[in-house]
Amino acid sequence: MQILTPHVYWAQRHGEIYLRVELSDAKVGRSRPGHSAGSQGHGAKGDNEYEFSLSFLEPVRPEIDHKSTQRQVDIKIKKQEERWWDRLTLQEKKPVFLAPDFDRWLDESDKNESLKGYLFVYNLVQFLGFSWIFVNMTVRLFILGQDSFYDTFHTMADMMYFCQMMAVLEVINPLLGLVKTGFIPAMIQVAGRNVILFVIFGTVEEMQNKPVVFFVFYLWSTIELFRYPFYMLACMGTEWKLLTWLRYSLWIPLYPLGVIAEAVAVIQSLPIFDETRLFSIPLPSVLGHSLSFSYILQLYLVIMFLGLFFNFQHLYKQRKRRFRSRKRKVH
Ligand SMILES: CCCCCCCCCCCCC[C@@H](O)CC(=O)SCCNC(=O)CCNC(=O)[C@H](O)C(C)(C)COP(=O)(O)OP(=O)(O)OC[C@H]1O[C@@H](n2cnc3c(N)ncnc32)[C@H](O)[C@@H]1OP(=O)(O)O
Repeated sequence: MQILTPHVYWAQRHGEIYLRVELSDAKVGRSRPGHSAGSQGHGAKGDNEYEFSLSFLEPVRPEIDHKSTQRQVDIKIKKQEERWWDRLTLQEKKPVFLAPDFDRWLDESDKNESLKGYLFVYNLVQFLGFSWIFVNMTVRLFILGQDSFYDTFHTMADMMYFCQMMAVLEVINPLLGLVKTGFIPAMIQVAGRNVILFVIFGTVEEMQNKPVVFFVFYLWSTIELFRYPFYMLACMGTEWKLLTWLRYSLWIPLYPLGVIAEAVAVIQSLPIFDETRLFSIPLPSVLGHSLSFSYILQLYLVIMFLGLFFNFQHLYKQRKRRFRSRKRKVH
């Protein structure tokens, strides 16, 4: 018996691929993603053996869910990573037997409009907040010179508190599946900044007039001037190449500098915590009086550099993915 290729229709969601194979009363043989799926059934050319094979654009999970009905075979395959694909197959030219399944078709742009509205407003508010901080700090630097270093906290803290409290949504959004960010990188980012802002600067008055506050706030706000507008454009389904490049490149110098500035702040606060005994942990009398919070902060310094390593790798991957998929689109 001749082996024929059936008509296959496809559609996708963020996490899944749907294939509809036009074969009635089919008996489906063994199939694995990326390999041939064979079956016997009644197709365009009558009762026959049918087979097709697809090399997917990105990795998929090994398990395949298929259901054969009187009219067709429905196949569901899970993507390894939940994200929208530009096309189904690795090769750019679409196989002749493959076509979009318009009954199931959804564009990425069909994502819930109200979700896009919420993300747009969130990004806009953050952009305005961080721009306010950045512009104010820059103007004060020009007018007051180095003197502006010493009262950065008193002039900027309220806005920074607001922006960083809002940033907790960046941890919640991936948890709810609203954005394609990993939960752990976002958690490292937001928790790391909030420790510095609320614990080191917020509770230790002696830290508030140190120049290190200027450097920490300046480094934090610089990247956000590009990151949030990039997200705003993404919500509108568009991008500016230069902005994309800046969003995915500026972190390379800024992230290590930011972590170094944060580490300096932690180190400067250690003797203050030793002296004031603020947040010290009471110990049983045999072990001494109390454990200074500075020990916890020394441990935190190590965690910080692990966090830097983790997020640096994450951002590097995001950068590679972004520029790789853009190159593909250009061809
Ligand atoms: C008490 C215990 C505490 C333990 C904590 C451990 C502490 C560790 C310390 C860590 C050190 C932190 C140092 C840090 O504070 C220093 C600095 O920040 S210095 C300044 C430089 N910083 C940066 O450059 C980092 C900026 N931040 C980020 O980039 C993100 O926060 C991060 C999570 C790190 C990475 O972002 P993400 O994973 O989201 O990557 P993408 O931007 O590529 O987004 C992925 C896709 O999701 C879409 N997306 C994401 N967010 C939004 C949004 N708000 N609105 C709309 N769309 C969004 C985005 O468009 C991408 O979609 P697509 O792939 O389709 O393009």
